[in-house]
Amino acid sequence: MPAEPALTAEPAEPADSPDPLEFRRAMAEFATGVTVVTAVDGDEPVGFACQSFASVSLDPPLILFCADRRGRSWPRIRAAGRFCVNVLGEDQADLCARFGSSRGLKFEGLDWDLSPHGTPQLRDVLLNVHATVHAVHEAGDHDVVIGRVLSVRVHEAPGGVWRRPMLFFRSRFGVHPPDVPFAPDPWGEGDRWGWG
Ligand SMILES: Cc1cc2nc3c(=O)[nH]c(=O)nc-3n(C[C@H](O)[C@H](O)[C@H](O)COP(=O)(O)OP(=O)(O)OC[C@H]3O[C@@H](n4cnc5c(N)ncnc54)[C@H](O)[C@@H]3O)c2cc1C
Repeated sequence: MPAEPALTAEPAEPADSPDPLEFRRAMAEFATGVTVVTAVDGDEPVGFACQSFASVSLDPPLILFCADRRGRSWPRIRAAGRFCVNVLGEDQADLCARFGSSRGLKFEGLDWDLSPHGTPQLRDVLLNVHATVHAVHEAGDHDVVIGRVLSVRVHEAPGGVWRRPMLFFRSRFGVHPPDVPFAPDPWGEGDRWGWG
């Protein structure tokens, strides 16, 4: 009979824990959607690409995202106190590039709409989730941001044509066969902020 795993195993020594690149590479095996989190700070729209978005609670409706504290948008979103999570479709790689890099154009030359909540809605996305900043938990080099949902808007597909969601897997868009290698640095920005 196989031995049962010891339930009292000592926790791994810190020396065994993965370094940031190894960890990022491992987590890249977990495919996610991609969102852009937006807000208006003062009279200026701000936003960043974010894959660490999840639903937390149904009643009350809560969501979360994780924000790198080195990013320049998150402190401004926090100051604004309310934000919109824009869930991207497969064909919106341009929006991901705009908002996913410090060299991205962000809102420059982009058409967008101000929602009744005072949050920026990007056009032609799959879903808008409008929320207030409900709680912020420090976690390592990121903040875990809990949002209290104000409203959701699922966008009807134009002409009833179903649109596929953007998928991010192994640091690339879409799901590729195993012989397509992990993209360690798709935006050529070095390994500064460690997103998967
Ligand atoms: C698919 C995808 C998923 C992502 N998911 C997440 C996520 O879940 N959470 C998350 O926090 N991020 C995530 N990112 C990364 C994030 O979108 C980018 O880092 C984005 O640029 C952050 O925007 P920002 O406006 O906050 O910061 P930016 O102003 O764009 O700055 C980003 C980084 O560059 C540095 N920087 C900016 N300008 C300079 C300069 N002139 N000199 C030196 N350093 C500079 C900033 O200090 C910061 O560290 C993701 C990116 C992609 C593409």
